[in-house]
Amino acid sequence: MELLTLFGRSDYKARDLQLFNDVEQHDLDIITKTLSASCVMLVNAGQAVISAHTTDNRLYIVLSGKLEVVSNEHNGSTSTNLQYSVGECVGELSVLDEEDQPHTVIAVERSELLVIEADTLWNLIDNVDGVARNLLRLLSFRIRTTNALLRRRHKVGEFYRQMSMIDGLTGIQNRSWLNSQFPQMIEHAHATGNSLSIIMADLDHFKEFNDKYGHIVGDDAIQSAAKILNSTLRPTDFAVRFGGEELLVILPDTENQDCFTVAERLCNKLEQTSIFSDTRRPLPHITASFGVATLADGQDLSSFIEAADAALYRAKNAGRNRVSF
Ligand SMILES: Nc1nc2c(ncn2[C@@H]2O[C@H](COP(=O)(O)OP(=O)(O)OP(=O)(O)O)[C@@H](O)[C@H]2O)c(=O)[nH]1
Repeated sequence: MELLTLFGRSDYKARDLQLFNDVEQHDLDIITKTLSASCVMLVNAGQAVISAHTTDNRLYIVLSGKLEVVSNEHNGSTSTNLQYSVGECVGELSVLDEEDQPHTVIAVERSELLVIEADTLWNLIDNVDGVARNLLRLLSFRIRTTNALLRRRHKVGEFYRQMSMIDGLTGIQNRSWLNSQFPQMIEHAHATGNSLSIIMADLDHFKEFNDKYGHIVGDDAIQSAAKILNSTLRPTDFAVRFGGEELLVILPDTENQDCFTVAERLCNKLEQTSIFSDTRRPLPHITASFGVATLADGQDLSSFIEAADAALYRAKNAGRNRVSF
């Protein structure tokens, strides 16, 4: 930064600066006098005004140009879109609490800054009520802005968290979702005594289907099967892509026989639905086999899934396209 002149010798007026807005003429005279020996500095575009993690107990007020906060996370500087325009100030927190600067602030364009040393600012706070009031207003504005930013970040984080739990091919829940939610469902069922049933579904002769029609068409088939499952369930049920062509349906508050009935409905619907594909070739209907299990007293997650797998195995052995306990 290059020293241009002193504030008292420049054409800039204290009343045009946010921190000194709306103060009495008498107070404005004190402010002007106090700031007369403060420096007006020049900073070029891209140059740092404040460096992160340094103690810089000075307040900077933008007299011309524009400043911007940049984030130094992940070893690179990225824009935060948090900018300071003419009249606005930056660095007040470090003056007040004497802590390190959390962020780097750079000049977006060639800018002139009024630099107020900590002693001078404290002098103004102690002697001019209007400055103390404006500083409080500024701090509450900063808190609100930070809170809004945190809320937005939380929302974006939650969006990505949800997305990471959805299977890319079918749009139904994936294994990550299962790992994070299923243990709690089992715990809840044990704690409340409510029944919890699952259906493990596996497409029949799918290797043959893939070999004959290709993997892309195979993907279409998995998509269709997932869609059918998902659209046939209650809003409280969940469809999960358990593995390649294996889908798991979770039915809370459902007894074994009711679960069997749901599985039969799914089995029939899948058998009757044709698979659509871009190839415009007629495709055979696909079928799946279904294994049903209901959570037993004290049963843990893996043996619950194993029970459904064993039932699925029996359905496959009994000729496929059917449901088995
Ligand atoms: N297109 C496609 N195929 C998949 C996907 N995931 C798994 N598969 C295929 O699904 C087939 C499963 O074959 P197998 O486990 O031998 O079982 P199957 O041929 O369906 O025979 P049964 O289950 O005994 O009726 C394999 O060929 C896998 O490559 C996928 O995401 N897309």
